[in-house]
Amino acid sequence: MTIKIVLAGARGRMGSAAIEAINKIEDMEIVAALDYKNDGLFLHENKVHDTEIGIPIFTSFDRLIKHVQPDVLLDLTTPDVVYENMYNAIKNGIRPVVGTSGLSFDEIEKLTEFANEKEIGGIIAPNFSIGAVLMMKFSAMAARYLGDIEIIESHHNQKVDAPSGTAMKTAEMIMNVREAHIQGHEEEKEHVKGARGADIEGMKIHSIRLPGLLAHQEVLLGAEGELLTLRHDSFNRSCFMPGVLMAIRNVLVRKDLVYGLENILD
Ligand SMILES: NC(=O)C1=CN([C@@H]2O[C@H](COP(=O)(O)OP(=O)(O)OC[C@H]3O[C@@H](n4cnc5c(N)ncnc54)[C@H](OP(=O)(O)O)[C@@H]3O)[C@@H](O)[C@H]2O)C=CC1
Ligand SMILES: O=C(O)C1=N[C@H](C(=O)O)C[C@H](O)C1
Repeated sequence: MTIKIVLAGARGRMGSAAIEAINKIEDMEIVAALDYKNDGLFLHENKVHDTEIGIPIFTSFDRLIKHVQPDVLLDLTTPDVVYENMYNAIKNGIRPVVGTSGLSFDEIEKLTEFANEKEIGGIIAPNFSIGAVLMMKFSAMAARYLGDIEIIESHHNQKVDAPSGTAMKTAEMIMNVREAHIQGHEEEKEHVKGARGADIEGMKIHSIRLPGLLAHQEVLLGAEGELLTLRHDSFNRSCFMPGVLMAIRNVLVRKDLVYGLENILD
């Protein structure tokens, strides 16, 4: 059986890498692109054409499902559209595989309930790279013993959201194993707003955006007289592709929605 995939975000950096990776897999096929422009046109080698030489582009979910019956929605778009895309996919029995960052914990909970009610398999993977998932798991493991934590995430300067999805997921995994508490001095004052970063249950998150970077994260765990640093670097987008392909296969055999690639690795 060929796994039929609709790709949202096909013209983007991750979308382009996903097309290249999926095109190499015999039993997977991108049958349509979901976009907000170019209705009636076609995507070929990431350029738009008006003749039928590539992937048809649809600008609405309703139109898309009238023409193609995909098994999976792969969403690599933006924080503004991912919720609606996922909602529509689940409603129409299409399994979502989502790499897009920017969903809130609340939105993730709502989508999880919706998918589970309808028994639709799905995954929200803030990071598809195996190394990044291990970095998050090791951080949560260490946080049970070293509970004062600062996360420093660094990305390319075209990224629209902060903190990154990976940093939010790391914080969520750490929140599950440590008590919320004020870190450092209770009387601490910021003389410049934002100097101490974002605060999640006392944990700090700092977001760096610079040209030349791709995706990097350090988790700093401190205790009296010592510091444990866990670091992961993505140097190119090919590191995300094995996770993308693994997730596409996995959602076909599950009936619930999971948050985090670690749920399907083990
Ligand atoms: N989970 C993971 O491992 C990874 C996740 N990501 C995440 O994936 C997402 C995409 O990243 P990246 O490829 O770098 O970003 P890009 O900006 O390169 O790609 C996003 C694409 O989505 C398009 N888009 C915008 N609105 C819509 C819409 N309504 N329907 C369909 N497409 C739309 C954009 O078009 P236009 O430019 O015309 O607006 C753009 O081409 C981000 O949220 C990022 O954080 C990134 C890397 C790894
Ligand atoms: O925008 C990116 O590039 C990335 N986004 C994801 C995130 O927000 O964590 C994953 C990875 O860090 C690359």
